[in-house]
Amino acid sequence: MMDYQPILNQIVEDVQAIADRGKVADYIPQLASIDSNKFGVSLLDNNAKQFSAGDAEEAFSIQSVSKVLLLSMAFSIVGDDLWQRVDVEPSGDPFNHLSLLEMENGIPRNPLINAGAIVICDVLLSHLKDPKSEFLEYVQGIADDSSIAYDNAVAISEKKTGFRNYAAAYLIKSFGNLENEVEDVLDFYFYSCSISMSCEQLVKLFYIFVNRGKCLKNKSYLSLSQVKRINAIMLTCGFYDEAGEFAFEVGLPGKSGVGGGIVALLPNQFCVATWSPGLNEKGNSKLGMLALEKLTTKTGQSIF
Ligand SMILES: NC(=O)CC[C@H](N)C(=O)O
Repeated sequence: MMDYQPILNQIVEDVQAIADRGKVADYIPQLASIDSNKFGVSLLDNNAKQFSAGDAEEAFSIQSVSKVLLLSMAFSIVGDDLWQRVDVEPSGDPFNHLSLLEMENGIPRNPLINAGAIVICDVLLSHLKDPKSEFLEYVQGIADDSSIAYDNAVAISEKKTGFRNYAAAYLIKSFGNLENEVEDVLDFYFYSCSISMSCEQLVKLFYIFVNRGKCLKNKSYLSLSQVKRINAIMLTCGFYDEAGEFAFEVGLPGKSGVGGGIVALLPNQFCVATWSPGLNEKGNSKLGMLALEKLTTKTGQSIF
């Protein structure tokens, strides 16, 4: 059994010494004031042993990380029919890019870019009575933690400024790939992005992708085949136009968000989350990527 604690301690020490921490996302006004000196990391292994260092207990806005959870809920409800509405190819483009959507008739490249997650929200809206509360309960249930919550201020802040997401949603609607009203779909989308939790909570949630679809309490949320597919999508599409770079540097499936969180995992072995609010020019956490590269290099553990 590997003792990850000294490795995580060393990683925190190393990254805290780096002066260039990237730039905090400020296009969502509520996120602009987050302290870029924060850094947290938590790892949960396959014996359910948890290791943490730095600001691992502090909650942050998970933003696009929630796209994986939207996907897993929708996939478990509608199954393979989902792939008629959204593709599974990397976009090679920024998360809020629009031109591919126009060229490909409103079928988003994958569920982990904004356009794809908007379509997934539409699917959930068509299948759930009260999507906002049912999605939150789904997330709380997997993590076995009812303290996980939406951050209203972040959701409202983004609703006022999320012009590109409105553009994407209307474009998708014009191609007939949204069943519900744009306002309703985006309200749900913005709330899903606003979910706030810590690195320690995040790894418990993503444990289902390590543990063949089962949470820490052994309840099953996804089939083994569904886990395989979602992990594949995380590997190829989890970091927008930097998915190749993340696979190259880190070698794990994972997902980032503009709140500075990254979660990554090695199937059957461990799940790890980092939080460092400063982003690189592709919108991924600068020090989070660096920390995860150090982890997989030091331990020699990656999917490759
Ligand atoms: N990459 C992200 O985390 C983007 C999520 C953000 N809520 C947006 O829609 O722009």
